[in-house]
Amino acid sequence: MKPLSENEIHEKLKDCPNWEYFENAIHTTLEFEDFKDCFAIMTRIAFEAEEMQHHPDWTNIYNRLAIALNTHDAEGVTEKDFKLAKIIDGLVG
Ligand SMILES: C[C@H](O)[C@H](O)[C@H]1CNC2=NC(N)=NC(=O)C2=N1
Repeated sequence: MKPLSENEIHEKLKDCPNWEYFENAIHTTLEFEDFKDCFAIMTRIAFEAEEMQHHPDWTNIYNRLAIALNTHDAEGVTEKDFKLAKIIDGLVG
C-alpha cells in the first residue's frame, strides 16, 4: 500500500480532531477512569486490529493509552491507518 503524502495526511486529519501527525505516524492519547477501563478498550481495539491485520503501536500507563498508527510495510501513513483511527474513535465514543 502506498504511503500518503504529508498534504494528504493533513487533509485527512481535518476529519480526525483527536489525532495528530508527527514522526511518520498519526498519534492520539486517551485517558480513562482506571486501568480496567483502559485495558477493556485495548482489548476491543486488539480484536479490530487483528480482524484488519493492522496493528497499533501503543503504550499504556495505568489509565492512559498513547497510540501511534503507521503502516510498517509502506514505511509511512496509509489509508489503513486512518481506517483504524476511525474504528478506535468509534470504540472510545
Ligand atoms: C502479514 C501481516 O498482514 C502484516 O505483517 C501486517 C501485520 N500488521 C501490521 N500492522 C501495521 N501497523 N503495519 C503493517 O505493515 C502491518 N503488517
